[in-house]
This record gives sequence, structure tokens and C-alpha cells, in this order.
Amino acid sequence: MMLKNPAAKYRPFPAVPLADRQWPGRAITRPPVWMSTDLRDGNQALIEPMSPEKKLRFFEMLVKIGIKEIEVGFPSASQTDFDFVRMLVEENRIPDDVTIIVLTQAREELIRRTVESAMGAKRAIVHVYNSVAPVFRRVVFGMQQEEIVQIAVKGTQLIKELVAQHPQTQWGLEYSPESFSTTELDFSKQIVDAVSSVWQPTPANPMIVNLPSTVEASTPNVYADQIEWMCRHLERRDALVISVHPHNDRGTAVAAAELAVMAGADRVEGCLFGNGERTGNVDLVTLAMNLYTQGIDPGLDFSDIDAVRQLVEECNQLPVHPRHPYAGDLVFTAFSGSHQDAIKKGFAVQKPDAIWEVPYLPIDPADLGRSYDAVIRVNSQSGKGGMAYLLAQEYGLELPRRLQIEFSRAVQRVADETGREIAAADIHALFSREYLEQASPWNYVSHRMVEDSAHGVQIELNVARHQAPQLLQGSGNGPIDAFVNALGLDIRLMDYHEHAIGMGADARAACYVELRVGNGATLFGVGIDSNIVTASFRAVVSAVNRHLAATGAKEQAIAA
Ligand SMILES: CC(=O)SCCNC(=O)CCNC(=O)[C@H](O)C(C)(C)COP(=O)(O)OP(=O)(O)OC[C@H]1O[C@@H](n2cnc3c(N)ncnc32)[C@H](O)[C@@H]1OP(=O)(O)O
Ligand SMILES: CC(C)C(=O)C(=O)O
Repeated sequence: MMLKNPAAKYRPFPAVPLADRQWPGRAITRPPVWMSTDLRDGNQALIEPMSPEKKLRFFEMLVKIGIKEIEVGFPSASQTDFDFVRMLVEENRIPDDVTIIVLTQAREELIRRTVESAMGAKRAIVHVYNSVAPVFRRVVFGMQQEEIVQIAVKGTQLIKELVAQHPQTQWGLEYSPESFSTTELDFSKQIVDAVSSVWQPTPANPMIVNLPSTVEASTPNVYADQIEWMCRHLERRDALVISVHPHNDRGTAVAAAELAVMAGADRVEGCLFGNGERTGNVDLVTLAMNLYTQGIDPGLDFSDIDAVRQLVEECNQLPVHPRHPYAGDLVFTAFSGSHQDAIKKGFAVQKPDAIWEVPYLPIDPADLGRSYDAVIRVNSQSGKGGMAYLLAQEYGLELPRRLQIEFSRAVQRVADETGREIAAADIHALFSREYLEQASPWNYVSHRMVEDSAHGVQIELNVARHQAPQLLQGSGNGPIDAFVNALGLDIRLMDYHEHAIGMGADARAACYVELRVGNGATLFGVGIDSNIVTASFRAVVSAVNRHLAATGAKEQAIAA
């Protein structure tokens, strides 16, 4: 049960004494070095760890999107992990510009096995860690600070010794004081300085210092303060690559990573779509795309984000949430009417090479290989804009505004009745039933028309009335006028729109007429035909039939 007084059990995170912090005034202007730990931290958190075959597919996808540093496993943990690293090395599957990273605890036998796993690679980074926070020192290790420092120092000495025996590989070192974010800063500095004094990095051969929020325990600004503090106080700063490894326990890993980069971090470790222990590692996709939407090339290519997501879901056997930033099924979808309206108007004025300014869409879905078709979907929360957009996009029908209002009532009725989403095809079927398919009592069959400047338009019209053929004649000052006169009905044309559907020989005309039939309210009719005049006749017949069906009026009541 939740406590009335949580302070009895939990304490607030202390602030970092850094009154002159610089990071709040900085902006991110270039991407950090990306390191994917999907195959290690992500994999170790899965219900079923990946098979070698899945790991390889994942690895190749990471390479394809442009990740240059890939943590490929914890080789001393299992034969599977060890063999996977050997396979990458022996089968020459690591591209020249990609560096693999192998993780190990700072324990002799594990370090030996880890170095062995990567031998023969062109480049490899041995990533060694030990936990340094007070609770780990007390509870897990039962050790004092100096003994904890010795674990890291001895581990580093052994790695240095072992890698020197295998000069054919260009080795690097990454050191992680695990649980850094809940550790006293001066102790973190002490242990990192001790490790770097053994490794002796240089600016040309830097050492990676990875400062994880192993468990996210504070607001992101505190993490940023911790990173800035370390950047200012560490020895040999110019020979260190400062890396961050945020977890998402408070749901703020992305913010923590971004503020940490502002605070001086050069490198970010994370997983695609935020997989990883508990609530996950920081999501590299969101970080990269956040940069992209600021006009900064993240150096990663998510042009086909659906394919990336599909592969990750398959390998992790975990779904990506439908509202996951940039990648979720629903992130480029609007159901609510006012959003749909604004998006539709935004698309209409957005120029292909201009700055992106479509309301409610922080990014052009096309940049991620997502299609516009999926942007707008219709349910009971939608207004006219959504269905109008779908009819235009999918069927080339540009409904005039007042027809949109009229037809949206029919769509709304169906949405309310079913309580479900209505697909574009269903909307089109409803539109066809409502405006195009009512062939009774009147049905247009054919016409002959003569036009001269002295007498206007003369028309001879074949129609079916209650399925019985009739030949009618009429004249008027234009085709529609002549047609209406031939029908002999009390019709006033209030509004008229037309447009082409498609191009070339297959083009058809869509015609929308708004009529007042008898004394009734105005209503629309729609006609589609390869001939523009015929389309307008069909539209008039559509409106008349709709009026009769809607009002139940007898035909005689609307005779002219
Ligand atoms: C925050 C992170 O994600 S760190 C990465 C975590 N990932 C994994 O643990 C996945 C792979 N791990 C494994 O397969 C195993 O844990 C192994 C092979 C590494 C070690 O297995 P085991 O020797 O059986 O130890 P176990 O798993 O119980 O780990 C606990 C032991 O490691 C010790 N230990 C933990 N971290 C470290 C470290 N960095 N350096 C030295 N010793 C360590 C603990 O003190 C404990 O020792 P104890 O048994 O003497 O009390
Ligand atoms: C090994 C370290 C970097 C880790 O995974 C963590 O602290 O979360």
C-alpha cells in the first residue's frame, strides 16, 4: 500500500554543489558518439536472450543505420555470447569503421575470457565495470572505498597486460563506475582517476569513461550537474571520452541524456526504442530523431523506421508501444477533428523544400518512410477534416466544404453506432452508397444536346423513372438548366463544383451540386463520369433521389 508519508521510506536526491553550472546555457550542435548496447544491456534484459542468428541480424541492422560502436555482448557470461563475438571476428563481419565492445566485471577469470573473445578483431574495446555506490559497497561487496578502487585498478592492470600480448588488435578501454549517479562525486573522481592513471590514455588514444545512471534516481538536471562536475574535475580530461549510459527508471532517460550532452558528454550508450533493464536504457532512436528535428544530422539513418522497428520487435520479442516517439503505430495519426483539420491545412500549404511547419506533426512522416495515408484516421472523435482528407488522398475526391459538413454527419452516425475506427475504404463505400448509387426513382441513362447562341441548349434525355424508360426534352441557358427543365422538377441550383480525378485518357470528372428541391433544405448530389456534362447531370439526379429518400416526399410534390 502507498504510504501517507513516503518520506518515512524514501529520501530526496541531494543537489549537486555547482552554483556556476554552465550547461543550462548551452545547446547541442552536433551528435554525440552513439554506442548501441542492444546486444548486451538490451539482450541481458530480455525474457529470452537473442539467438546467435537474431544477434547477427540485429548487429547488421545496427551497422546499416550507421552505429559505429556496438557492444556485442558479455562474452564471459555464456558460451553463446563468447561464440557470437568469435564468429564476428573470425568471419570478418565487423566493418572497418565499426568498433566492437565487450563487457566484463573486474574479475580476473572473466577479464581473461573477455580479451580472448575479441582477439584478432581489427579494433576492440574492453569495457570493465564495478559498482561504486555506497549501498553496493556496503551490501554487495562489504568493502571500503579503497578496496573498491583496487578492484578497478587491478582489473585495468590485467587488461593492459593481456591486450599488450595481442598487438594485432587495436585495443581500447572503457571504464564504468557502475551506479555512478548514486555515488559521491569525489569518490567517482577518485576511482576514475585511479583507472586512467593505470591505462595512461592520450588524446590520440583516449579512454572511455562511462558514467551511468544505472538506476535513474533524480531529475535530469541533477544528472547533468554530475556530468559537468566530472568533466571539470577529472584528471587527463583531454584524453578521456566522457560517455553517459542513462536508464529510464523515472521516465526521463532521454532528457537526462540530452542535458548530459549539454553538460559535456561526448558519447551516449543506449538501445533502440529504449529496450534494456527494467524500464529500459535510453532510446537512441528518440535521441537521434530529436536532434534531426532541430536541423542536426544525427549520423544515423532511420529512413525506413518501420523495418528497423519490425526487426527489433522480432529480436527482442517485445512490442514497441503504439505511441513510442517517432516509431509507434499511432504517432503520425490524428483522430480528433481539430487536429485533423490543422494537419490537412498544413499539408496543403507545406512546400517540399521549405522549413517543416505542419501543425501537430513535429517531423515529416515521409522522412522516416512513413506514409501520409496513415496520418489521418477517423473515429467518433473526428470531424469533417479527417474523412475529407482520406477521400481526397485515397480516392481523389475533393469534397467542397459544405458537402464535407453534410457527409460528416453520415460518417459520425456510423462511428457512433459501431464505436470503432472507420477505414478509408468504409468511408468511400458509405459515400458511394449515399451519393453515387441511389438509382431510384430517377436514373440517368443518356442524353443528346444541341447548343447554339440564339436558342441556348436543347436537350433530349433518356432516363429511367422507377425503372421505366422515359424520353424527356428540355431547353435552358446552359446544360444543367436544360437538364433540370427536362426533368420538370422544382429545383434551384445553389452551388456547383467540379474537378478531374486522375489524368490522361483515364481521367474522370467529379461534379458536386448543391440544390434546393421544392421547399426542402439544400442538399448535395454527386456525379462522376468521364464526361463533365454527364457528371453534372448525374449529380442533379443524385441530389433529387437523396431529397426524396430523406424527406419521403412524393415526386408530384416537387414537380415544377
Ligand atoms: C548494470 C549492469 O547491467 S552490469 C552487467 C550485468 N550483466 C550481467 O550480469 C549479465 C551476465 N552476467 C553473468 O552471466 C554472471 O553474473 C557472471 C558470469 C558475470 C558472473 O557470474 P557468477 O560468478 O556466478 O556471479 P553472480 O552472477 O552471482 O554475480 C555476483 C558476484 O559478482 C561479484 N561482482 C559483481 N560485479 C562485480 C564487478 N564489477 N567486479 C567484480 N566482482 C563483481 C559480486 O560481488 C558477487 O560476488 P560473490 O558471489 O563473491 O558475492
Ligand atoms: C555496465 C554499466 C555501464 C551498466 O550497464 C549500467 O550501469 O547500467
